[in-house]
Amino acid sequence: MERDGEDDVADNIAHLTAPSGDFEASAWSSNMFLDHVGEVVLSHNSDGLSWKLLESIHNEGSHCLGIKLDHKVPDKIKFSDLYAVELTGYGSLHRSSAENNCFGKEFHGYEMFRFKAHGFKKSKTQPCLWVPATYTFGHKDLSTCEMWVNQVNASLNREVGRPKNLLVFIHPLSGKGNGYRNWEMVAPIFARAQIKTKVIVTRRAGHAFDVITSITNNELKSYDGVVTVGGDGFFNEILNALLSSRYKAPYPPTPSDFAQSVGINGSSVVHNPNETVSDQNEDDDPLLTIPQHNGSGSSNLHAYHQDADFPLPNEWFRFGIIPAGSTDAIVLCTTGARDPITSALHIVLGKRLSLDIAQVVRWRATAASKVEPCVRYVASFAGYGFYGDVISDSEKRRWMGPKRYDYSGTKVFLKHRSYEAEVAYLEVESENSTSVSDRRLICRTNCMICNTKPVYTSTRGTRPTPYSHPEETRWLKSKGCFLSIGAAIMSNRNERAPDGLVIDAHLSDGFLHLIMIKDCPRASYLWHLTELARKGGNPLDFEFVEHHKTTAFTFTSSGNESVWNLDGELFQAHQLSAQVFRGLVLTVVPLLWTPFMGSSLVFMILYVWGREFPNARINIYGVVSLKGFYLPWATLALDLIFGYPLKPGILGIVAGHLYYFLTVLHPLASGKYIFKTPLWVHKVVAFWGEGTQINSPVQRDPRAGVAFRGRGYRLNGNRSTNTEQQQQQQPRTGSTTPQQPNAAGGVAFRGRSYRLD
Ligand SMILES: Nc1ncnc2c1ncn2[C@@H]1O[C@H](COP(=O)(O)OP(=O)(O)OP(=O)(O)O)[C@@H](O)[C@H]1O
Repeated sequence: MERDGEDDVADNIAHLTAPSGDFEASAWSSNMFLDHVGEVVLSHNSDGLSWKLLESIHNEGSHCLGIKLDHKVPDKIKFSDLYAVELTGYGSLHRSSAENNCFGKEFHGYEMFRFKAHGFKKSKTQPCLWVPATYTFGHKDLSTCEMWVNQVNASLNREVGRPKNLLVFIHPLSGKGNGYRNWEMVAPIFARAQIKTKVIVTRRAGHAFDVITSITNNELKSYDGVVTVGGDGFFNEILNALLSSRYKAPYPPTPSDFAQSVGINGSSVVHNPNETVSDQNEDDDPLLTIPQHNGSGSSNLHAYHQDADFPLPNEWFRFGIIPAGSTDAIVLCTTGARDPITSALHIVLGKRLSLDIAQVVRWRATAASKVEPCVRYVASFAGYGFYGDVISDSEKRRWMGPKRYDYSGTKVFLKHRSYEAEVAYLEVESENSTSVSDRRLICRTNCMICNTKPVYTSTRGTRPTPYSHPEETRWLKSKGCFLSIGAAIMSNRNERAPDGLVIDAHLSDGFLHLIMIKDCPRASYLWHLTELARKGGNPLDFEFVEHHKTTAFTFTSSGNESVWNLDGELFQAHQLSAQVFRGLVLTVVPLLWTPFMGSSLVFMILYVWGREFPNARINIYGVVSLKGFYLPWATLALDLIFGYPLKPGILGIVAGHLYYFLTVLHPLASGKYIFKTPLWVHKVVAFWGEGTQINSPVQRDPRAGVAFRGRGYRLNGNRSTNTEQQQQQQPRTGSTTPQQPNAAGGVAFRGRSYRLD
């Protein structure tokens, strides 16, 4: 198709057409203009929009000086990935920059009516990170744009599970004090998606708790979910507000001696939210206190629990988190990226996933010898000893921001306190028989374990119940002096622990991981913490670490007491019992990790370099001196010594050898070079004027430092070497010290050129 100006374009896009040829059959389509791409046939399919360049339909692609132009833009988007479509009025649209360059003149744009489709794309470097993507389409006829907007809107309305009305709580002082700023960053996404938001900025700890517990059920039902803009502790406050006031659930099972000691009748006891009011009033939890709400000294707690049988949140109500905290472990374990925009996109697109929630109950007798349970819900982690002491100390240093954890962590580590306690946990037979490979499965999108593992009495989608314990389950006990006791409900990945405490913990399998660290020398504990902070580390692989996968446990302390840390909130308890509810709440979805094989790439480069410069002398850390040929193997040995996984290194060496074989050894032996640069690359390079063409009449500067010069000499059979060149080609790496090559060594391709001759 000839491109000769605006009139031509206007004519092209004036018609609603059905595209010919083998272009995907579609419900309907029309010729439109896509900003920064060109004229396209836009089609409305059953699952989304797709478009194809007019040139590619009629002329098999747009060409410039005989070179096919590659328009590197997506050509479709699913409705499930679109969150809004809107008319944006009359304005200009542009051709692709490649075409502008090709035609040698700058097009000033076409004026027409426009509409925008808002979706997202995954970041190329970090697939968990979602980036907003907007496609602007134009047409000279307003009614055509309106029709498209209406149709796409109708399709978006058919997408199920998208929220329409959300209650948003902002903790303005969370983390580095970015709560409000993060909300301002994402608010336009919610506005564009036409989601109504009621925003409440908290003024104190417990403010959000009060709002949720005092809200009527009817009002709560009008929301599709609650979004918190803050950290894990803030999320925990809201989770507790909703569950502890409205969720009627059985208390955790306990061994008979524990039940006797606290004066309860085993697992038959049911938590009735109405009964916990008095206990919460005397709660000594410094963060989640129930303050005097209305200034008059009388609490509005009487407004709680109007309907303890409030429909369970997991059927329709969801929790969203826009990260703004200090650690944001829950966000990192669910969306996989600590990024407000990614979380907002997950929320508006209605992505969701079930989360296990642990119920933790503190038992204590009142002055009148009446047993009073105090219930808390935990989404990510409950920890005692070291974990509690760190949070307790760091709370006094909130002004330091996230750095407070490093300071308090070091301080608590140096104190090295251990605590006497007895822990009883349920042995789960089915888990003991799980194969080792099954245990190492990491929880991802559509996780096999979370989706399929049977949950004894409960089924997914119905009311979650705690694990129903088969007859043969036993209580196992562990008593002693512990540096820490932790119950991980999810892996708890965060910036300080890249793999989390338990790398293979699942978000919705109905289990928690009990990790008990017995008193041990400081150096051993430091080693455990170092492993925790290291990617690929094995923090649980120590003699003094006990790790059990279970569904319920009890805890009784004796002697000196620490404090519990529940999702970063303090909780004082001498005796407590806990259990997991499988998939109790819905939150935003999912993480999909694509490993970036950085270390394999480094090994591949090292291997190829080692083959090219086999005799170059390398000095590792100034201690070991070896030849370049052995460098990848020496690096692999170092990985082995330092406990890093060997697989990426071996993979890199294999890839490096394949590359070397196909680009050097095989061409030399057979004369065939299958990795030859295709002609079109030469054309493109010539077109953009980059680089030097091998068939160029321009003479190369013989003194210039040109990469891969060695190979040219080799193929010509030229044996001459240039000392200056060799020096330029010596590698410089951080930990290795290059040395002067000797006259015979460090010369690339010398051996091969002899062979050719
Ligand atoms: N306006 C407020 N002023 C002071 N504290 C607040 C306010 N709003 C909420 N809080 C309390 O602050 C506590 C900590 O909040 P949050 O978890 O957001 O921050 P963080 O501790 O910095 O982050 P993380 O939990 O990810 O480490 C919560 O318990 C919450 O109840």
